[in-house]
Amino acid sequence: MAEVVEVHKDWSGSFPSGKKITVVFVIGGPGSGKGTQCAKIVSHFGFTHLSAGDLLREEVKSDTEQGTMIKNLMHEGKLVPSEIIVRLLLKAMLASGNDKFLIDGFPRNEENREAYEKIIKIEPEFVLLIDCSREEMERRILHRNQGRDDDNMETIRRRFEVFQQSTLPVIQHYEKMGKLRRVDGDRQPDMVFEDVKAVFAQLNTQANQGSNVSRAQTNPFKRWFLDLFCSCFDVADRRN
Ligand SMILES: Nc1ncnc2c1ncn2[C@@H]1O[C@H](COP(=O)(O)OP(=O)(O)O)[C@@H](O)[C@H]1O
Ligand SMILES: Nc1ccn([C@H]2C[C@H](O)[C@@H](COP(=O)(O)OP(=O)(O)O)O2)c(=O)n1
Repeated sequence: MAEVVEVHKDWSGSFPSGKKITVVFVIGGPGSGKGTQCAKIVSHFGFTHLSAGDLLREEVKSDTEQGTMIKNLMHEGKLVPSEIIVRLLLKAMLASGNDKFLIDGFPRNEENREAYEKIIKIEPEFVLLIDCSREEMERRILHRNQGRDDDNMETIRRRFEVFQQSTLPVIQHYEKMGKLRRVDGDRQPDMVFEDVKAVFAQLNTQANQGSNVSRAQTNPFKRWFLDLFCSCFDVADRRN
């Protein structure tokens, strides 16, 4: 069930206290189809999609010292310092006004995860892993045609290494916590989305069950009606 977030006072901008915030991380190798599936999730489930890579590419455009540093790291297929990406995520979350976030391409390593836990502190509901073979990912990236500076053979090789060495420990961490939801990403986008939909549908069911219970417990009219119903039909009260 979605968690109620206690906002910490040291935030420079913060979610309204007590607001329920839902976070889902989407991870997978480069070209596994994270962005493609996120677009579908947004239109079906009303999440705000935050792509870590897109936020960094926006920052590169800013033509600052930090932008140049990010550009060079991305060109080499390396990861950007965690504090930078976590601050960009927090800023985008606060600016969106939404309460449901799909964070794509994050966390990429244990340092990313720890910085998120320290700064944003909102436990993800689950982590969607798009599992795809290396040959398929390579083929897709080479056909992506988005003019990305890092979609060249040498940088792609480095990004695969980073995924193996740095992202696998993050996947194992969430697997141990029972939070990992793995889908087979080697198939056509609509087929992959069938499995993704099933994962998100569970989230909706849990949230609805949670909210029905709490509304029944707090709405005086509903409570009075349920009491009346139970007494008329001699039903044992199992609401609590
Ligand atoms: N299931 C799929 N089958 C075939 N091509 C795909 C699939 N998912 C994505 N693509 C294509 O592969 C490329 C990489 O997908 P993208 O969503 O950008 O991946 P990521 O965000 O994981 O890097 C894009 O050109 C996209 O259109
Ligand atoms: N948490 C993150 C996410 C992306 N980056 C950098 C490093 C990645 O190679 C690039 C591109 O990431 P993006 O998610 O857009 O693309 P791919 O999944 O590699 O296709 O951004 C990062 O440093 N830290």
